[in-house]
Amino acid sequence: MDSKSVEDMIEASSGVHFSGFHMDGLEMTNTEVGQPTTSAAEEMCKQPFVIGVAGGAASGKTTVCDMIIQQLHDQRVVLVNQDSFYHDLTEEELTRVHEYNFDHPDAFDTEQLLCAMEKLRHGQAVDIPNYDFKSYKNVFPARRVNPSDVIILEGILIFHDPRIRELMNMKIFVDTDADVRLARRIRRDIVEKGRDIATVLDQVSGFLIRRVLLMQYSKFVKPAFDDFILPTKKYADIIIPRGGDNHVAIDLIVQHIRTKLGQHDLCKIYPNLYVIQSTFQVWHPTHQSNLTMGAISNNSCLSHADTRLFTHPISCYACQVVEHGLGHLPFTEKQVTTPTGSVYTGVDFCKRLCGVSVIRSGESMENALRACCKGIKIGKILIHREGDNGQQLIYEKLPQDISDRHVLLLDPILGTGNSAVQAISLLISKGVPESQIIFLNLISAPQGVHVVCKRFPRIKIVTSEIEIGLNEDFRVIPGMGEFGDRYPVVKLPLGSRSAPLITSALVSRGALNEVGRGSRDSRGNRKNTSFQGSWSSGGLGRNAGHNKPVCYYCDELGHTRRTCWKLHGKPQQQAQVANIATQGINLVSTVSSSNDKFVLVSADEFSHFTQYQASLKSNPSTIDELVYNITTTINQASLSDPVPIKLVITQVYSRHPLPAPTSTDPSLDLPIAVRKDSVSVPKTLV
Ligand SMILES: Nc1ncnc2c1ncn2[C@@H]1O[C@H](COP(=O)(O)OP(=O)(O)O)[C@@H](O)[C@H]1O
Ligand SMILES: Nc1ccn([C@@H]2O[C@H](COP(=O)(O)O)[C@@H](O)[C@H]2O)c(=O)n1
Repeated sequence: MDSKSVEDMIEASSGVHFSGFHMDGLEMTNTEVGQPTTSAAEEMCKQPFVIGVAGGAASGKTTVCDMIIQQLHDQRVVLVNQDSFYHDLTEEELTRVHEYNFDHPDAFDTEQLLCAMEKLRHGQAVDIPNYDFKSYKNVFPARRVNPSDVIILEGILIFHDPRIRELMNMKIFVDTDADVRLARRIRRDIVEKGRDIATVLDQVSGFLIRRVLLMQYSKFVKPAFDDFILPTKKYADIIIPRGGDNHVAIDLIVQHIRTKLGQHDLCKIYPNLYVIQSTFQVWHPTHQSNLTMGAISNNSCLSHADTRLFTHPISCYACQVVEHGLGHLPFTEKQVTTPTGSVYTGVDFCKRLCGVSVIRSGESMENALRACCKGIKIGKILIHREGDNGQQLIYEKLPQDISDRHVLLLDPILGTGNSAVQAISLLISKGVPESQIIFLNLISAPQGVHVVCKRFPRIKIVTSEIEIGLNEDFRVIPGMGEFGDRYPVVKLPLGSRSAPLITSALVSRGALNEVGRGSRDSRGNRKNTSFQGSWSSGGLGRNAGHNKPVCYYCDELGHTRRTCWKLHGKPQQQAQVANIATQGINLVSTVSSSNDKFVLVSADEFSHFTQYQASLKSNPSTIDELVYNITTTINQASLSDPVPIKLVITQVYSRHPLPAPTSTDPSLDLPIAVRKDSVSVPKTLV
């Protein structure tokens, strides 16, 4: 895959997408998607670690590279020298070789170098020219270089061209005194580069040779160093004084390379991306989600406590990510005296801090944030994700002084990156400096990482997992679908008044009318349109203002697309309960006549929710008094393959008053709703 296809993929994922929307005016390309493939995403992840080593001639670049390669003995490392890409001298230039400036950027065939580096980065072998310092020409054979885990590119002017700089994951500048460089150069040019008496000056004395070399130095080498090489020092990530003598610097560099090689490849590309190290004790979030869903679906008798237990590892992930994120905040040293009189020196996080969650899935991380930062202010952003032209920020409620705060942005899934870009852009438009935003998520697709990191190089992204990529529906694969669906127990801290949370949970299972009409594909599926939740049930959509489900397919009230007869045909063998909400049936049981999965929502549910909404207006505390008793059935033929599980919400009722939370578990939260979609549960996880 060439660089263009990578770019295309990134661009494409910014266009039509699953989890975001187009960014008019935000420099996002609204192109038709070439479907991002898994292999493309995987290939993107396999890029080698590219190190650039620049510095003046004879500063010790080659020596430093050799030491790095030696210490990285168990890695596949390849060294590419910029000298190999010198232009051949023409016959005319050869006659006046001492007037030729070998230290000017034009002396190199930069296009060829770029092409070779691109190929190596994308796993292709290349033939590197074999430059002969005696004849000033390329000689045969060329050197065949195979792709490697680490590519080191070394040369006096490798930081000069921005296109080459951009290929590098680490830039080192070897900084050696000018007089030391000159002395080494004269010695080396005579001994190593074959500038012996015969080739250089035809039978002149050694004294004259040195004079010629000094003339070349003062005429070309030194001015070129001052004009072209030294100015590129500012691009270096690391400056090594004394070159190969600086063992401490080289040890640190090797250590860093080893760490980066052990990390996800995207971390090599983006220094602002942090993938938290796996402890091997917590499950992968995707598996955990499957397990959670499977457990709940399999066992209709799961108690509230069981449900909390099963969802706990997801919260664990969120806590880990939050804790890691907090580590990026500025802090001050603080000393406390313990009751035993000893003094403990710790750190105090910056006071000006807030969370912002992207409704609805981001809310699942709020508890983790609250657990780590008691009393933290949390703002909300509600985004309507639509494929074609529906980019909408539906709702935002942010602390007024947010521009003075460091912001922890919460959204568990980074897919295409478009929602994240929208959310981050909003924060920036509110005056939050980019460098004060830390984006916390649990699962990221490489495409989203590229989009966000490229656009906002100064924010920090902390994630617990980078997945393979996006599927044709722009969902993260393997991932866990829509996080809000797969994290079935939406937690609501006791005492909180999180109206959007409960509302959006109900929206998600079709209990509320949905807002926004996405375009449909040929099968009548909504295309690239997703909905993250709604603050209000009324006023936003065409069929808004009522509390009945709306079918995406036919736009009729009272049923959803999953049970739409116009779409699926009328089932023959069972009583239809699709329009239950309007028929006033109290308890609903469902049987699926096809492989499709659906959840029907009872009239009770609707009336209950209507009541809830009404009561919310008059008495916000009602939220805490809702408990939904959810039972589930499972219909699975065999466990050998992932199987769809049918979730059926059979009854919804409220209980007054709530059971009190136990003092040992202050995070005892209320299950609010289960969403309609089925999930696949691999056998091993059931
Ligand atoms: N730390 C050092 N001490 C002594 N000689 C050195 C040192 N580093 C490099 N050299 C010598 O200086 C010359 C140039 O070093 P080299 O690593 O080839 O520099 P560059 O690649 O920057 O041109 C070589 O002859 C090398 O042996
Ligand atoms: N035919 C040539 C080509 C280049 N040079 C000099 O080599 C220096 C670069 O080599 P490093 O190993 O130091 O990177 C550069 O200063 C050129 O002037 C040369 O002498 N003859």
